[in-house]
This record gives sequence, structure tokens and C-alpha cells, in this order.
Amino acid sequence: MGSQREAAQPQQQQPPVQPPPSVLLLPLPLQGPINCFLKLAHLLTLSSDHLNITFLNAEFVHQRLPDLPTRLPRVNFSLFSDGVPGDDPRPPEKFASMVSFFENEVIRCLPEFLKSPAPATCLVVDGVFPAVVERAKELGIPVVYFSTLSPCCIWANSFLVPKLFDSGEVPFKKGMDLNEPVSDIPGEEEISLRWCDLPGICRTHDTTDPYIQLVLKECRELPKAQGHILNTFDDLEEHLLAELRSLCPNLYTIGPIHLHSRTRLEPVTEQRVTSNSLWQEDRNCITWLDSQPSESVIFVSFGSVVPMTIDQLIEFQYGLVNSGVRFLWVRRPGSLVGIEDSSLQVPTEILEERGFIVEWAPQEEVLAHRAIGGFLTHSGWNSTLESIVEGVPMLCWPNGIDQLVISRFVGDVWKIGIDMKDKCDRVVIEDMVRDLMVRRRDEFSKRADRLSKSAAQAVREGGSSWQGLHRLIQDIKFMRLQVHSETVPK
Ligand SMILES: O=c1ccn([C@@H]2O[C@H](COP(=O)(O)OP(=O)(O)O[C@H]3O[C@H](CO)[C@@H](O)[C@H](O)[C@H]3O)[C@@H](O)[C@H]2O)c(=O)[nH]1
Repeated sequence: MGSQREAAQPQQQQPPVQPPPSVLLLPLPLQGPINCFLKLAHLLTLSSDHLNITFLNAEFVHQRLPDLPTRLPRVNFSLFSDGVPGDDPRPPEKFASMVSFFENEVIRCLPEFLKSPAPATCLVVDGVFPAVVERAKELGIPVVYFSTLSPCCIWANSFLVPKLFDSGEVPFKKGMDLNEPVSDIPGEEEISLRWCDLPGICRTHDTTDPYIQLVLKECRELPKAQGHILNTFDDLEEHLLAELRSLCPNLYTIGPIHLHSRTRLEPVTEQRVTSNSLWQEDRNCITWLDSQPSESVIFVSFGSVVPMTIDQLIEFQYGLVNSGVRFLWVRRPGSLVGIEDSSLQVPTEILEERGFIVEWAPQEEVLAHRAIGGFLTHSGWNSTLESIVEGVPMLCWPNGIDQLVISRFVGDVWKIGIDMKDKCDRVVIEDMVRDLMVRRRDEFSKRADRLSKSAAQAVREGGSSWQGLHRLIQDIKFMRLQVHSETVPK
């Protein structure tokens, strides 16, 4: 009866119910990118615009972070294999094949995300998945890149490197003096880069290497994306960002993302952001730091991928011990090339007096500790930003990728530390550790403090990174409208 009466009523035109904007996040399964993407996921879930977030995660990463669904209850996790069973070792030489396996799995399932009740309306993707990007475009899903590399390297890769490859100046010729300045940097007076400061791909001997081709392709793709998220803040790299905007007008600078995420969380729950570490953190080092004098300890950590030879380890050990400076040293399991990690011990009397060694540390917390006065780092971008946020000067020993450019910026542009590039000698290490921690400490600390304040300003309400995130969310909402008017999921 009731339904008949209703049928007789004139039909009221209801606006179609729009599903919420639905974002797919696809990070590279490595510690740095995973950390950044999880922090982005957290920031997006805090938006009052109720975005639907799906995190495309590698199975092994998810296994190592079992509390993710509890910590991020508003994020859906969708898991994919990288072709390696369970938590078996993932050596660097297998990296390319693992990424390719993972990428193919994601591509296979991508159409499924258009069929769900909240069909995907935007893909935020690490720049190293060109095949996923192609497929997403075929399916009509707008793509935003989130490259977690340093913008100074992205800038070099966009404006310098392809030209140098084309002109044959890169790869470097035998006998070339890499300490000479790169002659022709378009429109740059403030930045002096030497050949040795160029991104890691310039040191290759094989231009057909698939990784090199991938990076060059990524450089060319940059202008084609709907937008590009960068983990930086405007004050740090204003000049370079202006140039990058000439290639890709839609840049969202939302960093330092770990500070941004922390700033948004703390007022609500007054707790520290839980760790995204893929290794077990040894918190004993915090207890040890508690007993050390202020700014007396140098923190030594070379990130999650940089390998080291036993000879290099010996040089670092002598250099650190002979400097007389207290140190907290992360020795990541599996980081020594072709040798068991336990094969070189620091003498117990030194450790008792002024050293502490762990396999993995709660790095953000360590850098924020009052006992830390300097950071001996490989200059990964996340480590660099974490150090900048805490106002900690750096001694840089870069290995490749973007690290060679970053260390130059630390030493020569921001002047908040020393670039020890391409040297691994106990006497040099000893000398530079003393420079950083004692002789030039005030000079570096003053500038580092200034940058730290500027980073904090950027993520505060109304700051440049706060605005960048707000704009990103508005644009994601707009993309939803575009997708629903242009594509009908099959
Ligand atoms: O004991 C440790 C050591 C490291 N970390 C964390 O691990 C991350 C390391 O990241 P990063 O400093 O960027 O180094 P990689 O892991 O080497 O990162 C890769 O990816 C980065 C981009 O995400 C690039 O800038 C680097 O060059 C590349 O090596 C940071 O968040 C650290 O806080 C810990 O939590 N505990």
C-alpha cells in the first residue's frame, strides 16, 4: 500500500549521490618512501573532507608494521607481493626485479579499484612506476606524483642531467677532475655544483642501464602529471622550486612531512607519532643519551639502503674513536658488503666511556634529543629533513642517488654542515668530526636553528606547507568531479 501511494507522488529530482573522493597511494617499498607515504595518508585522513584512502602496500612491509590498521583506522590497506616469499632477505641486487614484480601485480588489479563503491578518483604515486602511471591514465584516473627524493636532485635531474647525457659530458670520462665546477648551469648564480655533486646516475658507466633510463624517463614525465607533491618547504628551496614550477606548475610543497604529521597529531592526542620503522628500534639508546651531556654526542646513521665495505667501516671506527667525541652509531644488519656485521667490534673500554651501538634507532626521537650535537649521515632526504627540523648540523658522507646533490646543498648552499663526499679516511673523519662538533659548532648551529624555525613555521596553520596540503586536498576533490563526468567504470 505504502509504496503505491508513494508511486503516485510527483517524483522529486534528487541530485545523484557522489561517492567520496577516493585516493590510491602507491609508494616504493623502501623505508624512506614508505615513511613519507604513510605520513601523507595520515595527513589526508585528518581532512574534514572525508577522503577515502587506499594504501597499496607490499606484503612484507605490511608484515613488518602489523599495527598499521590500528594506527590508521581510516586507511584501507591493499596488499601486493613483490615476488619474494615472506620476510626473506631482500638484497639490493634483487631490488629492480622486486619492484617490477610488485608493479605488475598493482597494474593487474588497478581496474578493480574503479569498480568499488568509492571508485578511485586519484592516484598518488612514487615517480618510479611509469607502467602504473600509463595504465592509470588509460583508465582515466588522474595521477599526482609524490617523489620522496630531494627537490634539489629533482631540479638537477630536470634541468641539467638530460642535457649532460645528450652532450656526452656524462658519463664522466676517465681522468676527468670531478672537483671542477659544472660549467653551464642555466640561470644559476647562487648554486655552484661540481661534477662530483651531480646525481648518482651521472657516475654510471652504462647508459643503457634500465635504472638510468627510468630516471631519465621520470624527468621527462614530470611536466605531464596533474601535479607533483614534494617533501620540502618553500623557504628552504624557494629559488629551485620557482624553476621546477616552470616545468610543472602544480607543485604541492607539504614538508617536512614528518613534522607536518606530528604537528597535526600532537594537539589532539599529545602523543608522539608512532614509528614506521621496518626494523626493530632499540630504545636503549634513548636511555644512554639521557645520561650524556647536552649536544655532546654525534649520531651516526647511513639510512636503510647504503652499503658499506669492511675497510670503510674500519676508517669510520678509527675516525670516530680518535676524535674523542661521544657517538651513537647505527649499524644496520646486512649493510656490510659480503661480511657478517659482528666481525668488527669497538673496544669495550671505548663503548663504556663514550660510545653506543645499535642495529636500528628511533631516529626522529634521537635527533630531537638534547644530547645530540651533530649527525654523521649518508644525506638521504628524509634524514636530512629530520636533522633540519631539529636544528642539528650534519657531516655528510653521501653514497649515490640524490645524496650527492643534497650533501653539496648542506655544505655550500644552506651552510649547515660539512660535505665529506668521496673521502673515507680515518684522519679526515677525525678532523671533520671535531670541526662539526667543536671548532665550527656555533657557526653551523646558528644557521641550523634558523632553518629549523622556518620549517616549523611552514607547517603551522597558514604556513606554506599547510597551504600546500590544503590545496592538494581541494584539487583531489576537484579531480573526483572530473573523473565522474568523464569516465564510466567498466
Ligand atoms: O636507525 C635508523 C635509521 C634510519 N631511520 C629512518 O629511516 C629513514 C631513512 O630515510 P633516508 O634518510 O631518506 O635514507 P634511505 O633509507 O637511504 O632513503 C632512500 O630514499 C630517499 C627518498 O625517500 C632518498 O633520499 C635516499 O637517497 C635513498 O637512499 C629516515 O626516516 C630515518 O628516520 C630510523 O628510523 N632508524
